[in-house]
Order: sequence, then structure tokens, then C-alpha cells
Amino acid sequence: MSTATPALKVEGMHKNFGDHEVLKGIDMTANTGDVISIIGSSGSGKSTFLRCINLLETPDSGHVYVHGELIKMRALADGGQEPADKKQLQRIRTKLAMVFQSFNLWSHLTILQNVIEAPVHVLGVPRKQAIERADALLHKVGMYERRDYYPGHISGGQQQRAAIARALAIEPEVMLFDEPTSALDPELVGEVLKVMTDLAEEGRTMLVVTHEMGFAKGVSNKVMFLHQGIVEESGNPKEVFENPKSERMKQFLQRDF
Ligand SMILES: Nc1ncnc2c1ncn2[C@@H]1O[C@H](COP(=O)(O)OP(=O)(O)OP(=O)(O)O)[C@@H](O)[C@H]1O
Repeated sequence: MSTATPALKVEGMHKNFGDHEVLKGIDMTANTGDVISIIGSSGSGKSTFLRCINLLETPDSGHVYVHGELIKMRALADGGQEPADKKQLQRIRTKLAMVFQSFNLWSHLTILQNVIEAPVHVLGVPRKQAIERADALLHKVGMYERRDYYPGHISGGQQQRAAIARALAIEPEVMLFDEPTSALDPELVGEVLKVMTDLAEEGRTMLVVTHEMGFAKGVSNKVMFLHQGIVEESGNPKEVFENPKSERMKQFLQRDF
């Protein structure tokens, strides 16, 4: 058992949308190098959980620690909460890179410009140095040849690989992937999963919301199965897929993916 500070720790996360309680107290620990697949049926709260970690959505309660540092929140009169320290949040967000289902590249910027945007304008990296690093990352994801293209002129798989290079460019401690292959045509899924598998093998810490059971089973070292906003089952993929304990997990696995 590792005694090192976890890369990411979540305690008791709750989130409501109106009367709908979407997250009902989620706990999670990601150690450095963990690749955690978050699986579950549509609407179980997977994306909401990921978005509450980097505060794209504000959790109603719960604690998030990034490398031991608590993201400070303050209570609101209506019972919710909000980030208490904008500067801290901005700094912590640079440690948590997000890759979205729909890529979210800036359409008016070339691929290279997309990748250097945050390093230059948020982190203050000198432009020349940012370009050198971006070029190396674009090589890594097989997108160097397309560095001067605009997102609208390349395939979805290429856009997603560029988005992964953009996420890597801030040198994050944890990468959050929100269904990164769900918007892709089936023939383009493999190229993105290949890049993600390479990152996993390099020892990157990754949380991946996914419907790709091959990835969850074969690449991740931990699996978290959400059902109606609770962690119904979690463990290593072998345990969870080959010897599921909960009836819900058994039913989920019988589905046709
Ligand atoms: N901004 C929002 N406002 C209101 N309801 C929301 C919002 N975002 C999510 N929800 C609701 O919260 C529930 C969980 O959604 P979420 O996207 O987290 O599920 P999911 O497990 O990621 O599903 P999927 O696999 O279909 O993406 C759903 O019922 C959804 O309609």
C-alpha cells in the first residue's frame, strides 16, 4: 500500500441539479500513475463527477485534494458552495487537464496555436519554448504534420489527438478524460485509444469516463462503476469484470457494448 500523497482525492462529493440528486457522496483516491476508468449506464453521474473535480460544475458538498492540497470552498446561504479562492482554483486547474467528448479546440486557431495557448497565456512560458514543446507533443500524438491546420479541416480523431496534446502541454498532474471517443466515428476510435494507452503506459495519472470496456478492462488499473450517483462497485479490472459482486454490475456487463 502506497503511503505517498495521492495525486487526487475526493471525499463525500454531492451534486444536485434542482431536485435531482446526481452524486450521492462519492469517494475516490487516485495515486500517481493510476489509470481509473469510470464506467456506468447513461445518466449515472460519470461526467458530472469529472466536471465537479475541476469545478466546471460546483459540487454542493465534498472535498477535492490535488496532491494533498484542498480546493478551498465557501458555503453559500442557500446551502450550496462556491470556490473560495479564485487564484488557487486557477492554479489547481493547470494541474488537472481535461479532454472533452467534443474536443473543444478553438476553431479560429491552428492546431499549434491551440496547443501553445495555455502555456503562453496562462502559464507564462516563453513562446519559443512553448512551440518546441508543442511540436514534441504533436509528434507524440502523430499530429505534427497537421500543426498548421485549423480544427475544422481535420478529422474528429485528429482533433481529439490534438486536444490530448493541448492537455499535455500544461504538464498536468492528472488528466481527466470525459468520454473522449464517444463523438467519433467508429473507425477513428482506435487512434485515440492508442494515444491514451501510450499515456497510461508512460505512467500518467488518468481518470477516464468511458463506454469503451476494452480500455477499462485492458488498460486501466482501477475501475469505478457508478450507478445512480453512488460507487456501486470498484476495484481492479480483473475483479470487477470477471467476478462482479453487485447485481447491478452483473447486469451492466451483460449489455451489448
Ligand atoms: N447541467 C445540468 N443541468 C441539469 N441536469 C444535468 C446537468 N448535467 C447533467 N445533468 C443530469 O445529471 C444526470 C447525470 O448526468 P451525467 O452526464 O453526469 O451522466 P453520465 O453518467 O455521464 O451519462 P452519459 O454516459 O450519458 O454521458 C443526468 O440525469 C443528466 O440529465
